[in-house]
Amino acid sequence: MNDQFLERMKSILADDYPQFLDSLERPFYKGVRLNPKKCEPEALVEMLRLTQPTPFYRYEYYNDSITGLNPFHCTGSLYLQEPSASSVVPLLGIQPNDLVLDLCAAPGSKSTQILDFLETGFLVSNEIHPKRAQVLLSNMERMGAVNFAVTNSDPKTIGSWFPACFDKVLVDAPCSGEGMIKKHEEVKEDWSLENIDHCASRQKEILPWAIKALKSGGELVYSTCAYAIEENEAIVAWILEHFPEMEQVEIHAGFGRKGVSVLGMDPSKVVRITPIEGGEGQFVAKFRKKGSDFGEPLFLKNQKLNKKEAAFFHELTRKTYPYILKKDEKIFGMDHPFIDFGKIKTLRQGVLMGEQKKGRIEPEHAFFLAADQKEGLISKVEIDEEEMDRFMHGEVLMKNAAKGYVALCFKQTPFGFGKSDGNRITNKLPKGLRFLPKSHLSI
Ligand SMILES: C[S@@+](CC[C@H](N)C(=O)[O-])C[C@H]1O[C@@H](n2cnc3c(N)ncnc32)[C@H](O)[C@@H]1O
Repeated sequence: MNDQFLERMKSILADDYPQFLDSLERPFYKGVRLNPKKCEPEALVEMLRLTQPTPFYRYEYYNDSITGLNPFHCTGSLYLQEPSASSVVPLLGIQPNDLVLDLCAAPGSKSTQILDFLETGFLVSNEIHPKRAQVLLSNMERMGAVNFAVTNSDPKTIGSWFPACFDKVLVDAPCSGEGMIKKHEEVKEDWSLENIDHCASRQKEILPWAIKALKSGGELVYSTCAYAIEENEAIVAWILEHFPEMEQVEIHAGFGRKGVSVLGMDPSKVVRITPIEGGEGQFVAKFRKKGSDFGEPLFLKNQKLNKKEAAFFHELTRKTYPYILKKDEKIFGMDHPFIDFGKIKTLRQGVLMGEQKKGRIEPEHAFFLAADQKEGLISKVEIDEEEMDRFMHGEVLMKNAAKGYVALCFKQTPFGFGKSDGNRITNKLPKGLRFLPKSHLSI
C-alpha cells in the first residue's frame, strides 16, 4: 500500500487508524440489495438465507456468495453491490412524485435504488460514457424501471436543458476511488496526489451543472467513494463559497462517522464510512437550494395506441400505460408524461413495449421485465431453476403452454418471454443478455 496514502489515512482517522490498517487485510465487503418492487423482501430473505442486514439500507444484506447467475438476479429481484453504496440514496429524502436527476449514474446501483422510492415521479439517469450508459440501461430494465430515462450526455448539456427542474439531484462523482482500494488493484497502483487533484477539478466542473438543474427548495446529495479531503470536505466548502444559494443540510444517517474539519463547512453535516463502520469507503454531503429558481421540463404530446396495438397488448396484460410514445416503429409506455429531451442523447425513455415489424407487433423483453405480476400479466409460465438456466443460455424450452407470447416467470416474477406453439417455447431473450456457454465459463 502506498505510504503517502497510509499517512493521510492516519491523519484522517487518528486513534482509529490501527483498526483501518487491520481492515485492509480483511476481504472486501459484498452485499445484496433486494428490490421491493419485484419481490416480497421478507420471503426472499428466507429463500436466500440472508442473515446479516447491513446498517445502511433496510433491504440490504451482507453476502459474498450470490452471483449474477442467480435466478433472482435475472428476475431483477436483487442487485449486487458493495454495501456502503446503498447508504447514499436514502439520504436524498426522495418523495414518491419527485423529479430526480442522477447525473453520474452508471452502472446504476444508485439509480436502481432510487426506483424504490418513486411512484408517480420520474428519474433521469445520466451517464457520460456510452458503453457504461448501455450497462446502466440494462440494469434499469432488469430492475423493472418504468418512469425513467437513461441519457448519455455531459453535465453541462443536462444542466442547461433542465434549469431548476429537479426536486432532487444526486452527484455520485467520478473520484479517485480510494474506498475501493481493497478491490481494484489499479486504485492501488494509480494512487497519487496528482490524480486526487485531477478528480477534485473534475468534480468542480460537474457540480455547477447539478446545481443549475436543481430547483429552489430542492436537495442535492454529493457522494464519492474516496477518502481524500480534497474530494470530500474541501468540495463541500468550495460549493458553499461559490454558490451562496446552497446550504448544507443535516444528515440523519444513524451510521458512519462525521467528517474532517475544513474551513467554511460543517463536518457534522457530512458522513464518512470506512471499513471500520461495516462498508468500504464512502462520503456523503447534502445541500438545499435557497431562493426562487423554479423551472419545469417540457413535455411531449401524448400519443395513443391504435386499435390493433391496444388489442395486441391487451392480450398480454391488463395493465395499460396512460402515456404512450411511438418513435421509429417502437412503442414506449409510462405512467408519467414523456419529457422532451431535445438533442440530448436518450438511450431510453419509459418501457420499450414493442416494435412494429412488417405490419405485425413484436413485444420487447423490457415490457415483461417491467410488468408486475399483480397488474395482470395474462399468459405466463412458471419455470424452475434448471429450465431458467437453459433459457438464460438461449435454449428453446420444451414445455406445454398456451399458444402465443408467454411471460416466463421464476417464483412468479417475470424475467423474459418466449413464443409458444403449445408445447415448445422459442427463446426471445436478447442475445446480449444471454449467459456465456458453460464450456466458455469452465475455461
Ligand atoms: C462513481 S461512478 C458512478 C456510480 C454510480 N452512481 C452507481 O452507483 O452505480 C462515477 C461515474 O461518473 C462518470 N463520469 C466520468 N467523468 C465524468 C464527467 N466528466 N462528467 C460526468 N460523469 C463522469 C463515470 O463514467 C462513472 O460512471
